[in-house]
Amino acid sequence: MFGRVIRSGPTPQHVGIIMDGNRRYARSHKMEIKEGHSLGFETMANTLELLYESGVTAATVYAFSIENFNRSSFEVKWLMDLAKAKFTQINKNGFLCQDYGIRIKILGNLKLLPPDVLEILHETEEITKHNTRAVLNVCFPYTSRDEMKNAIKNVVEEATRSGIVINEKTLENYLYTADSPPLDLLIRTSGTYRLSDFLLWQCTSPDCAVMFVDKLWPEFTPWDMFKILITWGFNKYWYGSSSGDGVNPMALAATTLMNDGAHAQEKIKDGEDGELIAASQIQTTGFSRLRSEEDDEEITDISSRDVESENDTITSEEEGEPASQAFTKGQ
Ligand SMILES: CC(C)=CCC/C(C)=C/CC/C(C)=C/COP(=O)(O)OP(=O)(O)O
Repeated sequence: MFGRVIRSGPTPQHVGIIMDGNRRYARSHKMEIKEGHSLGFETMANTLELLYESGVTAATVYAFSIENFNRSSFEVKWLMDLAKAKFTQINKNGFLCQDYGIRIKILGNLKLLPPDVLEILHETEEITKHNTRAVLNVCFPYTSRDEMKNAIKNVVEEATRSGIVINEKTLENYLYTADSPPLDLLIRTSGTYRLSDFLLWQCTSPDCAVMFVDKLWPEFTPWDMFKILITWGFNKYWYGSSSGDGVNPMALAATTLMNDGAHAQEKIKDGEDGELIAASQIQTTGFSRLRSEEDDEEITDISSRDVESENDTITSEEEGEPASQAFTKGQ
């Protein structure tokens, strides 16, 4: 139903998502970190379903940054196990790929992946390669700087071989996203105003809107996605630009709708000591989250305090067993 409403107006063709906040969500709900990531996968599935229903033809998700290899070995293993479990399910059951004709592509520096993970991901790409209605780019493991370095290396090699001219257009052809339409919308959750080395080249496209959402990724719902798409559509319709420079009453109304009443207060308690770590006030003109120093860590970083506290909780988990039950949609 949401999808049909969105499809009746302008729809972004390519949406990128920084799915941030799984660990904070897990901590604030006294869960294991890996459960937070598992819930994050479920949120990703629900969000993608709405995007494809709405007519989006390309979605690019930041599933693992190259910098994430600096996290604790436990967490890296959980994320790898999660990927293996989920993509194995996709290979067996098809997930949304058959329903929506989605081709899955894995973007990033694939040689950094363990061979068993790489094998499953390659199988997913192989199984879905004939789907042509839409694409899902899973960035795993990825950073923009690495993508650009790779593109420069390849374009220089090609120029040496064939004499092609190196300019922005030719360089762009060597980005991982070369086959996808220009990026129209970039979303980041968790109230953090950074791009964390994600789609830095692509988000400079003149029509690309960047939206920061003051919710942790597992809290993000299809309704939130719907409101963002409506706002994007209003901006596109009224200004001819989705980035919405200037203020239009209709767009403001849509943004207000998006913020669920504008003054929602949220408090998140941290783990055992009950210390207040975050309070947010959602504003009509943007999103802000008052953050503790702990929250201010880069998406890709992990502090020694995190490693210690996560290692404490890990001992109570079944090591290597991802909480992978969540992703059984479409079966
Ligand atoms: C295999 C696959 C496609 C997985 C999708 C699951 C998913 C949403 C992964 C995102 C992982 C990640 C490193 C998020 C970033 O911050 P953070 O959420 O770790 O934590 P923060 O609260 O510390 O910002």
